[in-house]
Amino acid sequence: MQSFSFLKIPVHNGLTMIIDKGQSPEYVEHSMKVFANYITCAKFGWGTSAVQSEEILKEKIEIYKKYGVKPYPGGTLFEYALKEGKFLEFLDYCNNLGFECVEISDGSMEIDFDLKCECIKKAKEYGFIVLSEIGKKSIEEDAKIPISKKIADLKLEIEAGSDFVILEGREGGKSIGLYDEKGNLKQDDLEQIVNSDIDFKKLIFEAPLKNQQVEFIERFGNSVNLGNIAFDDVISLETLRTGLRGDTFGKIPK
Ligand SMILES: C=C(OP(=O)(O)O)C(=O)O
Ligand SMILES: O=S([O-])[O-]
Repeated sequence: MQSFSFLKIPVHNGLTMIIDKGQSPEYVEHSMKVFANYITCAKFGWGTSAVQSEEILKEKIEIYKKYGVKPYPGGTLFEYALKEGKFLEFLDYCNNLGFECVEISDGSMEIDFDLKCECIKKAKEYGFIVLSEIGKKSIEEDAKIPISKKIADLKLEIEAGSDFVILEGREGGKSIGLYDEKGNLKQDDLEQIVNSDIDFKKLIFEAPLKNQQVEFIERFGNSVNLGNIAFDDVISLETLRTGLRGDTFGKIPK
């Protein structure tokens, strides 16, 4: 039973994606016991899935699924597979491992946009939940893409079949995507997103830092979808979403 249930804390239906950087099965099991009900999916960051044994990977996938959490491999691993000419083998293998979602990104390499959309469609045909990602990992490359182009592309990726489109924030949340070098939100870019006609339920903001989580909750409500959340920050984020921390105290409607 939920503790302090008599306080009737606010509810939300925001998606929370955590970033798993190769945590052990035991750590995952213990963590899920504490907060699985606050997360939706777990990304095995970048190529970390390929640096763990198949047995460990399968064990972790099982644990996450047992707790109702959807694990998936990071977009960088998809990019690596595509570069090697092994995209379909990658999809088959992900399927055999038990992953139900894949991420399609072009953060680390150039992928023709039509090909990226074809990959989204193919992954859908295979039956995966598809998360695609907009943005580059390199600060210089990412800065070259105006927010208007990112908004246009993300709409096309949704049309191609993406269930969710992720806005890049990396693990660090600084100097990339919507963030300046201090990790603060670039207000002009944020305004363009707020004022666009995007279906916000399909958008996931990678927001590893507390100030970013607070600002998204204030701008989009406590059901905003947030990703790249560290294990240690899951419960803390939940307190932000429910007005149980000073930053959002008294600001979350019941
Ligand atoms: C951690 C990230 O990379 P990847 O999607 O490859 O895991 C990210 O995009 O924030
Ligand atoms: O590799 S990461 O931090 O997106």
